Amino acid sequence: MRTRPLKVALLGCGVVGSEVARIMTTHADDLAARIGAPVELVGVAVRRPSKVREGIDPALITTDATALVQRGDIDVVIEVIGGIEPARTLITTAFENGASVVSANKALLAEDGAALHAAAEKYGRDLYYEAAVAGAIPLVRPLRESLAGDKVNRVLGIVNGTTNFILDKMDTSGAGYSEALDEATALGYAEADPTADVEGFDAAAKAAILAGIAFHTRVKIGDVHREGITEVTAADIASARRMGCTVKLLAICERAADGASVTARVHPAMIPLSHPLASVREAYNAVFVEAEAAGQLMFYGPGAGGSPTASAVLGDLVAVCRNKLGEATGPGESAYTRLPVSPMGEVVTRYHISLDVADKPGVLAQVATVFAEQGVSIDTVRQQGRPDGGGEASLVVVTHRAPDAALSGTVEALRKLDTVRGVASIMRVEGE
Ligand SMILES: NC(=O)C1=CN([C@@H]2O[C@H](COP(=O)(O)OP(=O)(O)OC[C@H]3O[C@@H](n4cnc5c(N)ncnc54)[C@H](O)[C@@H]3O)[C@@H](O)[C@H]2O)C=CC1
Ligand SMILES: N[C@@H](CC=O)C(=O)O
Ligand code: NA
Repeated sequence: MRTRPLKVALLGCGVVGSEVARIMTTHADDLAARIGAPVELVGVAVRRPSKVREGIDPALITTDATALVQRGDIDVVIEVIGGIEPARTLITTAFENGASVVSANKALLAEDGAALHAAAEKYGRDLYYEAAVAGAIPLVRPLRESLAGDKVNRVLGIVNGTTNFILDKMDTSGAGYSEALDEATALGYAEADPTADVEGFDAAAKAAILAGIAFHTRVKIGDVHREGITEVTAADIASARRMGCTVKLLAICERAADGASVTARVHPAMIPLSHPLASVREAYNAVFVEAEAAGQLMFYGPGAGGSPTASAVLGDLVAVCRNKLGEATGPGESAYTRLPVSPMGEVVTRYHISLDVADKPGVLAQVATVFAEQGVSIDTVRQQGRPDGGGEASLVVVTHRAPDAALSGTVEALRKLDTVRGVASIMRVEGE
């Protein structure tokens, strides 16, 4: 084994960074044996230097992240501060100054992954980011490496722990939305600004990264259709239960049937209780990958939290250090297909639509006519009078598969009917 250590700089010492530092210290001997050289933490950039950080030598703490990545003797920079800037500049500066980078920053990778990959390639460095998608679950590396000889057609799953935790609590214990979000935040699952979780930005970033790797193309967060969970009500969840379904926030990336384009979307969806994704609880994630030769693969595990995420970071650290010792780099960006991303209107799926309607003869026929005119075929309809009466009823329509654009047209036309008092909810149905 080489005795001269590989030098590691840690940027950020929050939920993930503190666990990375802890495991680097407690597992130092194992890491050295696996890499073939010791790894030494030589600097930790933080924002609040006065905070007590157990197990970290105070002499390593600095508030000057730029000076740390410019030192010139760092082998690997671990970026776990999050956000676009200064993370982006720090990563490129690290490449310029001789370091490879391990990052958990999905927001940045989904915004500017191509430029970061180009910078890594220019300077002959590695850029690894297993932790950026689905926490501890090995997913980036299997897609980038294990499935590199196959053709992936679909990636579908739960990729945000915080929203899964909230929906699960609302469904199984009747917890309120805010209470469940507070708990997820206290457990270290949520982003620094949890809007990123609940509005679907975090899952959209992960979908962009997954689609890019899976289809060997470039997908940015802005290309991903995004809906969060803030509009999901207890009534939606109860309605899903009545249909034998549950509500999950899904990320779905698909190659078009003709292979000429891809789609990427994040939205809440009803899935049958019999589907494996329905039993994904708390902050766990699960992702199905459908590949031409392999068939269907399922990846499952903890999708958020300090220790699980640190596991993925450390796996990347070992890989990058091994590459360094072998004077090699791992696989870079593979985006040669340059497939365009189609708009949401072209996505074909099923819908569950809940309408508040006038409880009088002919209404059902009127509603059915609108669906027929828009070319959306109805699978089931359930009408129930409202307990408060008042001449109104709830009408729940579940459609067959239809293009999203046709569904939008249907909803627009329904809203114009006098007998439709309101569209209470629209949810896609997946996994059937
Ligand atoms: N918490 C989780 O479950 C997961 C987090 N991630 C990602 O890991 C990254 C870190 O997340 P967390 O540790 O949860 O966030 P955090 O907010 O707990 O930690 C980030 C730390 O970076 C520090 N920081 C911010 N700007 C800095 C700067 N310019 N210089 C030095 N320190 C700075 C903050 O003070 C904070 O302590 C983010 O990109 C996040 O999206 C990825 C997977 C899971
Ligand atoms: N906030 C994220 C953290 C992991 O990526 C989540 O909840 O999934
Ligand atoms: Na992962």
